[in-house]
Amino acid sequence: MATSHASDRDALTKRVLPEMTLAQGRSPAAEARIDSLHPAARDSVRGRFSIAGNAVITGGTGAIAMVVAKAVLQHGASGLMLLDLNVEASRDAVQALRDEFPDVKIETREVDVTDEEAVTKAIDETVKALGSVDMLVCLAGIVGCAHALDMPISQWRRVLDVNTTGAFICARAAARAMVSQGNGGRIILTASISAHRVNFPQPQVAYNVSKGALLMLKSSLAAEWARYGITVNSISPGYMDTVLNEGEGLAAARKVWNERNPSGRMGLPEELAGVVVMMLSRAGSYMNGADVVVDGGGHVF
Ligand SMILES: NC(=O)c1ccc[n+]([C@@H]2O[C@H](COP(=O)([O-])OP(=O)(O)OC[C@H]3O[C@@H](n4cnc5c(N)ncnc54)[C@H](O)[C@@H]3O)[C@@H](O)[C@H]2O)c1
Ligand SMILES: OC[C@@H](O)C(O)[C@H](O)CO
Repeated sequence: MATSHASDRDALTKRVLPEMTLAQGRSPAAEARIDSLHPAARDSVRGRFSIAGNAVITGGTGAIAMVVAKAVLQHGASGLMLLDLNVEASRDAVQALRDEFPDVKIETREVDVTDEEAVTKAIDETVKALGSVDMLVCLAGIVGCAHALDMPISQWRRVLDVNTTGAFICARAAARAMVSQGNGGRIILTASISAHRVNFPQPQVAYNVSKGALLMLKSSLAAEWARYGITVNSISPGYMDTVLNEGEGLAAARKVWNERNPSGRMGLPEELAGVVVMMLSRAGSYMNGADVVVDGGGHVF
């Protein structure tokens, strides 16, 4: 039995941790030291956190997305497609990314994530332009604060449509491409600390529900798609200092949020990007159906 476990483990190691390109510039002695490590540790030293393949980011020209995009490129993605309702507003920021990563193909498309036909077309175009879709980060989202007693039902519907149904439409379109490519894939949904508890003082029932539903969407898709080598995880950011939190009536709320957070401040998109990289890299190969809260400890009060 021990032998069979060992050979199973060897086979798994070969499948999950294939050889990686060696980092440049290490001495033969240093390489030999690394060679003597356990395979997992060896791999970690040689770039367990590196990313391979092409990534699609929805809400791709938003505040968090632009920072995540840069981190994904820094860690090795070979191509990037940014999908957003409004690409024009971030033209300069996208150009700055192209200037910084001239050898990487960076494309944008104006797409409403609630429009299934448009999303499917954008995923097809990504495969044509970049060669494959290997990773998807769903960041498209809207807030909309309103008291439940007064909120127009159209507002409720739009928030759920963009945040929840939009994420499902994008995840499914990307997963269909990943399944037909046969190389697995990585999908990240963006929930929120608002998926875990009712934030205060702003009334935002639709947002809270839309993000809470994403946690179960993440778990359900993780269960269904693991057999294809696709992982589905989510991140739950706390309050990040982005335009999303600058809406009408939120100035006073920001003071309350900081007072209730042990860290006493909002987060920066850069403080989220590392978790995204980990989930997309080979370091995250056995992470599936998980949610990671990044909120400075805000959820503990
Ligand atoms: N900023 C925060 O504090 C915070 C906290 C928790 C979760 N989040 C989530 O993170 C994500 C990104 O937030 P952000 O702070 O970068 O906000 P942002 O407003 O800067 O980015 C959101 C992007 O989504 C795009 N978008 C909106 N509706 C769309 C649609 N129908 N189709 C395609 N694109 C659409 C917007 O144009 C925008 O570029 C959102 O899902 C948000 O709910 C943010
Ligand atoms: O939980 C924080 C965010 O989801 C969001 O930015 C906030 O709740 C918007 O009001």
